[in-house]
Amino acid sequence: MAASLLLNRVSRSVSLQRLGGGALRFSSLDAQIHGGRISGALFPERSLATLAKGASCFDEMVTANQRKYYLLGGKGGVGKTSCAASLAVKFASHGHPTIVVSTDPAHSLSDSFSQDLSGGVLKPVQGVDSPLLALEITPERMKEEIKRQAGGDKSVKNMMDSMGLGMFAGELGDLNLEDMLNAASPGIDEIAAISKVLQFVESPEYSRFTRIVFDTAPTGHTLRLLSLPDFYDSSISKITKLKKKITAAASAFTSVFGKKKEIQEQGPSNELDQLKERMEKVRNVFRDVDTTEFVIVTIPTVMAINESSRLHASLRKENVPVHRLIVNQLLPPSESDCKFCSVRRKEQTRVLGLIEKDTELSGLKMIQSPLLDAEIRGVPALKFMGDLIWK
Ligand SMILES: Nc1ncnc2c1ncn2[C@@H]1O[C@H](COP(=O)(O)OP(=O)(O)OP(=O)(O)O)[C@@H](O)[C@H]1O
Repeated sequence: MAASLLLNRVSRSVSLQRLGGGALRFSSLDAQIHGGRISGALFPERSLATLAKGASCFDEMVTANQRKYYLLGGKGGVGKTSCAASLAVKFASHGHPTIVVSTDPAHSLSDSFSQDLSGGVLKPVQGVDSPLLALEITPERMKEEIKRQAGGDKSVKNMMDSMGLGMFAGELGDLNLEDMLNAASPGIDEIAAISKVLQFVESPEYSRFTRIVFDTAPTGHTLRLLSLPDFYDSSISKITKLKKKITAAASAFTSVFGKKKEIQEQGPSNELDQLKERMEKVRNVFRDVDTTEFVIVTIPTVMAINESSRLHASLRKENVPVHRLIVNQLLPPSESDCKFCSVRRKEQTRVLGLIEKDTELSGLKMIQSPLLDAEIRGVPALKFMGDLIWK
């Protein structure tokens, strides 16, 4: 008999059970799944076994106590947030104090957890055993922080003075910090994300969190985020060299004309060197095979697969470790199929074949995640999805 699954909402509690008795029972608290039925057509009994296909080797991900970073990314709308949130819940359920961070300006962590996690600060996720904190990074909050660090001063010149760059600021004296931050907007999300990574790496207050999961923005943004530390690193190096040249020229001028030396030689601990050091730290975190992994999330369509393939090529070029590919929203096989489903399923099977032949993707561990017929919202639903994907 074809078994079916029910997502029932019973007085603010959800229970998922296999009709006719069975092991797959899931009951909990406060999910926002609305009485959706996962039909026999999509989930015949045979297909429950198929859901286990493509194990993620979660054991590898959960065993070490040392801090690990997981970045989940891919094309828009493929299920990055759902996969990232379900992974964070799974880590927390296994006893890891975990932080899940959204670096996507169009945040959906709050929607995914069905809790208010907005505001740009770490907020505890309710309904999880171990500490799980969530953060939706907001550029607005980041701009406020920069302004505060600049001492509330509105002028770019004073800010640059305070960074030891006053000598370059002559032309910028009239520029307003607000204008500059607004002009930098396309990159400010990534800068905000990097500054958070730094806080997690450096600050003792976060040291007990052993898993940090990033729900990243669609591909373009994410690649910019990963390459930004390098970009800064090289820019800072250029500025430092330039500064040294100017200092040397100024001392030569002083020794010839005996004028008061106006530009002081900066020691190795100046702000620029510190900034460079911190950028190196972020860059190293993104590339450290022992601590970091980028998980590509995709769906079984040719367009998504092509983009995933390009994403993997770029990540490889950046030396960012990638081992796993989640193919989300797969229709499980069925015995009784409508025409529409059988056409879609055939196409999905063809696309899975393309992944196996794709030179970029074929070497990755493929995790198949089924299309559910209810939206994945709330901790119980995320636990359910997590148990299908992360095992
Ligand atoms: N396997 C699945 N079965 C059913 N619905 C799913 C599945 N995966 C994701 N969804 C739903 O698809 C929608 C988009 O998912 P999600 O927000 O996780 O994607 P995303 O890639 O993070 O999107 P964006 O790029 O817009 O941030 C959500 O409504 C989510 O509940």
